Amino acid sequence: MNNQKFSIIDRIRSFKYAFNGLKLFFISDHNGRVHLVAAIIAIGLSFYLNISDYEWIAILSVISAVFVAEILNSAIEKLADVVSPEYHPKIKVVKDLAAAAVLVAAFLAVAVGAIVFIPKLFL
Ligand SMILES: Nc1ncnc2c1ncn2[C@@H]1O[C@H](COP(=O)(O)OP(=O)(O)OP(=O)(O)O)[C@@H](O)[C@H]1O
Repeated sequence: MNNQKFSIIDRIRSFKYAFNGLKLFFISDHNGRVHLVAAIIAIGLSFYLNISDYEWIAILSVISAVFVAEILNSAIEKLADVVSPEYHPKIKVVKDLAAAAVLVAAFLAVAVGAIVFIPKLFL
């Protein structure tokens, strides 16, 4: 167990590191920017279509799920590139699994988006 004393300064510093991670994700990660654009479009459409509170919860939840999956995927990829810059079959499995997490979250987001938006747009 860590016996370090609680420090508000250390907590604030942790937030700073986390926000720095977020900045890196949106600035240097191409997928991060693609997801950001998709999220802005979904949120804009949600305002335009005046969706209900529960629909907002669903839309914001799936947007967060995609970001969380993509950020973790990105972190795993970067770690894997340091651990094994050369091809390694186990790194392939690790990276493919991390990518699969993004895919699952993205499928869920598309399904929820379709359920919420299609009836309002076309039916
Ligand atoms: N060192 C490695 N060893 C084995 N397979 C790898 C290695 N690096 C990449 N791969 C394979 O290539 C795929 C793509 O890897 P990469 O790191 O380029 O991810 P990416 O999804 O293209 O990332 P990004 O587009 O964010 O750069 C991985 O899912 C994996 O199958």
